[in-house]
Amino acid sequence: MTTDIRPAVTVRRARTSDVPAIQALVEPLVQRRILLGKDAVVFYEAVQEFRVAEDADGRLVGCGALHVFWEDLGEVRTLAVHDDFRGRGVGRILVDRLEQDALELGLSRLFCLTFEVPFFERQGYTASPLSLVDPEVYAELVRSPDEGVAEFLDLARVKPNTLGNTRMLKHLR
Ligand SMILES: CC(=O)SCCNC(=O)CCNC(=O)[C@H](O)C(C)(C)COP(=O)(O)OP(=O)(O)OC[C@H]1O[C@@H](n2cnc3c(N)ncnc32)[C@H](O)[C@@H]1OP(=O)(O)O
Repeated sequence: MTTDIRPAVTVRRARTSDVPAIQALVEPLVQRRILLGKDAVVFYEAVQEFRVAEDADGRLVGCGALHVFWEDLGEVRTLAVHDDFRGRGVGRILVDRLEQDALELGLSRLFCLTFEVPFFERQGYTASPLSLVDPEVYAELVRSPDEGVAEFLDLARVKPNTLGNTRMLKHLR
């Protein structure tokens, strides 16, 4: 059981001014090959996908993003909680918020690629087989320049990024 620290931590939409703090949170995880490294410009371009968790002093203690793949399908990505705040329910409230965002956008399935299998199982995700889209949608997705889409499709060029990760899926409705 985690200790629920709401309302000391609140989740809100990210602002452009959060990008340096998001990068600082993510960078050690990139070094450990847990998360995919991205240039600053990619974080700014994706800022509308991000939710951040902040403590009562306004310190950014967690982040997570929702990326849309297709009409029904999206991905939870770049989920990270500061070491000092782990195990206190922050990851869960971030994922809850991203799932609400997904529902508002009309998505019904969320994918993630992760080493944190027990955490995502607690949120209702299950390990899933490779092919999660039909061949017609695959043929469209393969045109995307996004690295996460390439990982979802398990393309050869991104295999080094995905080694040891588990592919997981949740049906939202
Ligand atoms: C899709 C992606 O972005 S994959 C990358 C995921 N991120 C990372 O791996 C970065 C490093 N890890 C982290 O930042 C954090 O550990 C996170 C985001 C995975 C989890 O965040 P936390 O705030 O620590 O998790 P939180 O406290 O909300 O835990 C929620 C539940 O999951 C459980 N849980 C969390 N981590 C684990 C674990 N490693 N093993 C078992 N259970 C776990 C908790 O016990 C809790 O259970 P409860 O519902 O019974 O209370």
